[in-house]
Amino acid sequence: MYLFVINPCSGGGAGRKVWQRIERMLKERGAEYEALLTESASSAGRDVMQALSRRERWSACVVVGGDGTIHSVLEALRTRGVPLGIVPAGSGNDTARAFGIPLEPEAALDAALTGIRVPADLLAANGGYTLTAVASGFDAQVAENVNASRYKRLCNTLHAGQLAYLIGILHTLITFKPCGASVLCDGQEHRFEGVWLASVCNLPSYGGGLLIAPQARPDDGRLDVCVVHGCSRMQLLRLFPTVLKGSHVSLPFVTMLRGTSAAVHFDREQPAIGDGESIGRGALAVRCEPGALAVLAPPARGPADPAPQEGTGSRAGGA
Ligand SMILES: Nc1ncnc2c1ncn2[C@@H]1O[C@H](COP(=O)(O)OP(=O)(O)OP(=O)(O)O)[C@@H](O)[C@H]1O
Repeated sequence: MYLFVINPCSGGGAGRKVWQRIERMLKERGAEYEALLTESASSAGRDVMQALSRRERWSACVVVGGDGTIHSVLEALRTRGVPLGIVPAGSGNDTARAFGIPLEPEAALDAALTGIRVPADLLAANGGYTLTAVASGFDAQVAENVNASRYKRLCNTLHAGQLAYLIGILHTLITFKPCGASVLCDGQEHRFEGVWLASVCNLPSYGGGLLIAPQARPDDGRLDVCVVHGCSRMQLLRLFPTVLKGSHVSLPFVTMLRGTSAAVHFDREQPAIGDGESIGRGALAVRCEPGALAVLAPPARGPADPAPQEGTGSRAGGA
């Protein structure tokens, strides 16, 4: 039996349309399933936990939605030991990318029904779980600004959701004030000045393919921290295109760290997001929980790139 969790609003309404196609296919295949159309992240977590408790054995919980929808069910899946299937229907879909799950719904459904179970680490932070990355500083402020804006609603009405984020980036670039921050990685303290963002990553990308931590692997028992510090607004603007390829890691104002736990403390309180969803403000303590989740992925996943060296990363030690 499969539990499908559908966020009809994900991807600006794509979730509903994708589910209509998926449901037709499930009926054609005679698959046994229950469907849960969820209305909000908070109620979804509770409803999924209740649904999973009603039966001893579930083949999988398949999310039809984006990274935020996946975020809403992580705690329930971890607690019940149920594997995660993904039919991507969000705007970013970075979780699907990281596990080689096709973005096309029919192929993604195949992966969920016939794929292999691969172990995945989870990031425990602020009393909840995150799969892609916990970000604080500039990135989180962009998300907060966009969500609170009038232009988001306008752009969504015009089916131009990405434009809202572009406006949000420019708006935040003008208004954001970087400040000093301390990052404690596996007990070692690193001090930085003029910090724009500190992202603690489990998967290589967020924001729809931005390779913020290109070396991150979901099953290595490690988290990768990217700190951008000590650069001007113009330098930050020029950094964006390099993140598409992950080549920003060699810039002098980018420091990568790697370990099993990370605590981030900005001198001035900053917002934080996990899987693109707000997880509060203030100091962050993140711990990698190895193999806490199983994800159903296509059998032909490409070989993982060689893992980088253990311990702290490329350059550490401050601005
Ligand atoms: N299970 C859920 N059911 C309904 N709404 C949810 C659920 N989980 C999260 N949400 C809300 O729906 C919004 C959109 O969901 P989601 O993040 O999955 O899609 P997206 O933002 O289009 O894609 P992505 O996160 O991949 O960029 C979230 O930001 C959150 O506010």
